[in-house]
Amino acid sequence: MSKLQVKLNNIYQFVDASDVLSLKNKVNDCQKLIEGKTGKGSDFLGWVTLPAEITDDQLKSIEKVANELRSKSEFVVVVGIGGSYLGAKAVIEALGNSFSMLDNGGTKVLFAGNSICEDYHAELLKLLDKHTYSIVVISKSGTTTEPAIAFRLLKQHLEGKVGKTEAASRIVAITDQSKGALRKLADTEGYRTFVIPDDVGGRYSVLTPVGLLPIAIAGFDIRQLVEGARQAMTDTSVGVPFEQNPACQYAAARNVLYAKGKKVEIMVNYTPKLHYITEWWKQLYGESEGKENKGIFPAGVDFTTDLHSMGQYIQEGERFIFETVVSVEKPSHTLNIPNDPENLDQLNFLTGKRLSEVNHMAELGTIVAHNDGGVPCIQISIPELSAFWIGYLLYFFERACAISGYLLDVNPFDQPGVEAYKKNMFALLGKPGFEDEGKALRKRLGI
Ligand SMILES: O=P(O)(O)OC[C@H]1O[C@H](O)[C@H](O)[C@@H](O)[C@@H]1O
Repeated sequence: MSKLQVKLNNIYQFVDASDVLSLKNKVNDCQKLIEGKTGKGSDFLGWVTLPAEITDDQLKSIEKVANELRSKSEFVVVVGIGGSYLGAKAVIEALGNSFSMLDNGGTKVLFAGNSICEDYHAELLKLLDKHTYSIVVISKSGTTTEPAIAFRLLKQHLEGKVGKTEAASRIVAITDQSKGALRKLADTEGYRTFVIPDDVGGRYSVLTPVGLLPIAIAGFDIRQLVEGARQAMTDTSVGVPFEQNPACQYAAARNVLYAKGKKVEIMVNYTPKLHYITEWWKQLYGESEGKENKGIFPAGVDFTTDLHSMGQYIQEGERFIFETVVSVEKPSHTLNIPNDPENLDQLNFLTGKRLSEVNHMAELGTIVAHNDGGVPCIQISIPELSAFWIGYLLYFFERACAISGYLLDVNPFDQPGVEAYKKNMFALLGKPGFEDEGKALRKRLGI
């Protein structure tokens, strides 16, 4: 039967199966906190039942706007950062053709406002000079600096190009129901809007319009994505026993490893298509767990690419790491290695084999090598890279993250630490009201 599997046998050289099992009651308590909405940050548990609550009408209205923007735009620029960017980027990269940017057909989704890089944004505007485009601007708070700056640039550019009225019909805002500067702006300018529910935090928002609209614009099946998440919701719910519950297994295993001094979790993939799933996961786990001087540090590598760069460290460096290998059982294409009569590279023993077989043996060989080098490996597999299984995977990670956060006894739904850099940046830039801080900072920095 097709399912997401969590395999723990390659951590048992380092921890006992009984250590993982001993967390069963605690994990079940965390599950009750999640479903009963009685734990820390319980105002932000809207994502738990979100997949089941999305209505056909909501999906239809997302699809309608997506189709309309597609019909009149060569590009749609999605403006957002963090949770207002990574989910859509992750799904689009996972499901898309690796070279879709180079073909001529269909609307391409571009991203902006996920950095303050002057060159990136200047180059983007230059590209957009020559093409038709629309904008989806996403910010839950409606006040985040990076997307706000990018949106200023893009709004002016689009208005200059097509006029204010047409620009307003090509801009869609996704933000809070009533709060924030973006909500105000959208109401003033008459943009179409979608709402991010109050009880869904940014990093848990991929299955709201935040993720669904850009994913639909990119041409993927959001109904299948939601369907997969629904299945994951059922399979990870409080009623599913610990032993059969993949989210409970994963959460328990990583916390047992953490308690044994494995403080860094490296997410490993064997397809570059999953690179941004790792980036999305890094935000989800990093912001949810990294607080009160606690939390596993989430890192990521793409194999076999990074076996030729980070492989050395993982094999023989500091022993404070464990890996979580995410694999896809069935590739979407078939490609066999050709015979070469010269055989100069001496690889004719691979003739006729599929690339996926070589990749799989690289994966199995690496797990054993890393185990031998002192690195435990959790293994997670999904049957294929499809909208259904990506939806499943996303919900699975969200659920396991909430359980993990509660196991650590932190609030998995806030991110107070993110404010520190923002305050300093504003003070250095001379924001009114920050004069004293600015002075002190300039002195400290010697500028
Ligand atoms: O959606 P926004 O309110 O613009 O927030 C975008 C991101 O930036 C913040 O600083 C938070 O750390 C993230 O959790 C959030 O996803």
